[in-house]
Amino acid sequence: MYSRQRTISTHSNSSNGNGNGNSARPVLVPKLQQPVTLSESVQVTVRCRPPKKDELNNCWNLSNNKISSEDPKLKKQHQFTFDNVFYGSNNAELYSKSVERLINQAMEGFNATVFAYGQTASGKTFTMAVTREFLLRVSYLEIYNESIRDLLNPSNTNLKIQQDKIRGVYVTPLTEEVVTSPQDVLNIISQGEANRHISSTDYNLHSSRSHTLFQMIIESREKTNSTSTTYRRTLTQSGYGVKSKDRVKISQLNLIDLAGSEKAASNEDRRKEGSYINKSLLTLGTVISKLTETSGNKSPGHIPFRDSKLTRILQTALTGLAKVAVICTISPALQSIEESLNTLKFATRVKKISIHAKNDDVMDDKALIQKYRNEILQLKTKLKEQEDNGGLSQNERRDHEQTLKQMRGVRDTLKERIDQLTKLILTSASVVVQQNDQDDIVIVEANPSHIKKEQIAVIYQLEQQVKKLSTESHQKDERIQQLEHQLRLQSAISAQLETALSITKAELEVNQLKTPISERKYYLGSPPQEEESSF
Ligand SMILES: Nc1ncnc2c1ncn2[C@@H]1O[C@H](COP(=O)(O)OP(=O)(O)OP(=O)(O)O)[C@@H](O)[C@H]1O
Repeated sequence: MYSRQRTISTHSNSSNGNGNGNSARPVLVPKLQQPVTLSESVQVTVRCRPPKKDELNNCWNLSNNKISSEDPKLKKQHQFTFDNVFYGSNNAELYSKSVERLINQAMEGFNATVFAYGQTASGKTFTMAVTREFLLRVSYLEIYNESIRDLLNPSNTNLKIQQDKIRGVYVTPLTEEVVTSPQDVLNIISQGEANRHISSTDYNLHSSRSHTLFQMIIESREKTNSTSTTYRRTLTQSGYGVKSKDRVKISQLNLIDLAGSEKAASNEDRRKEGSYINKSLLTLGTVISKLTETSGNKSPGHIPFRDSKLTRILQTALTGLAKVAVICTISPALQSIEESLNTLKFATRVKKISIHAKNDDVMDDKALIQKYRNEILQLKTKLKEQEDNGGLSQNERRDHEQTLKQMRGVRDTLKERIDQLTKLILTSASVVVQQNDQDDIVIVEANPSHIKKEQIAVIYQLEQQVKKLSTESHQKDERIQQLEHQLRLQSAISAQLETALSITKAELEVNQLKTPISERKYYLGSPPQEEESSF
C-alpha cells in the first residue's frame, strides 16, 4: 500500500542537504543524481553492557576499536578489532557513531538494515530502542517460532513472504502506518512492543522470544533549493529543478532486534522457543558464512536464505543491495565468556561481507503511477483469489455460517443427552433422588451398596456413552472454534484488502488529478499552512 500522506516531520535536528538546517522544520531531501553504488564492508559495532549485581565485574578490556580478554580456561588472550567498540549505557554516542550515517543514507535512497545480535540479556533491545526514533511509513512484525505476526494487528498471524520484481521480498498482508510526527512513531513502537512475545528466561526477566523487524519505507524526491525559505517558495511556485524533478526514490530502513541465543532453558516452552531461535540464528550464521566465502569475484553458489523466515526476509538486505550495520551486544560476565566469544566471532564473520549498496530505486511519476496500477491489480487478483478459493465469497461465508449453526445444534443436542444420561446414572447409583420445587433433581442419599449387579452394568454402559458423547462434543467445540477463527481471519484479510484497494485507488485518482504532474508537491518535512491550502 502506498503512503497516503507525504508530509514527514522528524524530531531530529538534522541539517538539510545544504547544511543550512532549519531545526524546527527539518527538510531531508536527498541530492538526486544518477544511481550510485557504494561498495564497502559491513559496519560492525560491539557493545559491552555494564555488569549486573550478580556478574561481579567486566572481563573485557575495551580501548578505541579493540576488545580483548584473558581466557582463564584456555590461558589465552582473545583480541578483536571492529569499526566501533562501546562500553556502558550511552545510547546517544553509540547511535551517532554507528547508526546515524546509515539512516542518513537511507534518506538518500539506499536500503539500509541495522540489526542487533548477541547473547540473551546482553542488551540488544536496550540498544535498538534508541534507533527507533525515526519515522516515515512504518510496519512492525515479529517472527515467533517461525511464524510471522503483525505486531500492529496481532490477530493477523501466519503472514506470508512473497517476492516480485517491483517490491523484492516482502511480507503480506502487513499493516503499514503513515507517520507524521515522532509521537506517532513512538506510539506505534509501544503498540508493537506490547504485542511482542516476551517471557522470563533463566537469564533475563523480560527476554524477547521473537525476532522483530521494524521497517520504515522512505520516499524522497529532489528539489532544487534546500534552504527552508527557498524550499517554501519553491513549493508554491512549483519550481522543482528541471532535471530529475519527477524522480521518486523509495528505500527501506530495517531495524531488527534478534531474539537472544540461549544455551539451555529449564522451562519446556522456553526450550521450544529456544530451539526455533537457535535454528534461525544458526541459519543466519550459515548464510553469513556463505556470503563471506563468496564475497569478491567467486560465484555465490547456493545460499540457504529460505531455511528460515528471518534470512528469507533479510535476503535483499544481505545480498549486497543494501547497507548493513550490525551491533553485537555482549555480557561483561566471566561466566558468559563462551557466548561472548561466539558473538565476537559472528561479528568478525559479518565484517568480512562486502556490500555494494545501490540507490537505483528511482522512479518517475509515470513509473510510480504504473506501480500503483500494479498494486491495484495485485490486490484485485488477491480479492478474486480469495473469492475463488479462500471461502470469502458470499456463498462460502453463508455455508460456513450454516455449518457453524448445524454444529452448534448437534453440540447442544449432545449436551442435553449427556445431561439426561448423567441424571440416569445418578438415579441408578444414588438410589434415592428427589425433585425439588424448581423441578431440579437432587440427590438426597447416595448408597451404592443398594445397587444391584445389573444396575452396575447399566451404569457402566451409560458412563461409556457419556464419555463418548463428551469427546464428540469436545471435538465439535474445537472444530467450531477453528471455523470461527478462520472466518474472523478471512473477514480481516478481506477488510484489509478492500481498504488497501480503496486507498490505492484514491491515491491514483489524486495523482492523476494533479495536472501537470510535474507540479505535484512533494516534500519531506511538515508543510507550511498556506501551502497546504493551495494543494
Ligand atoms: N548498555 C546497557 N546499560 C545498562 N543496562 C543495560 C544495557 N544493556 C542492557 N541493559 C539491561 O540489561 C537487561 C537485558 O537487556 P535486554 O533486554 O536489552 O537484552 P536482550 O539482549 O535484548 O535480551 P533477550 O535476547 O533475552 O531479549 C535489561 O534490564 C536492560 O535494561
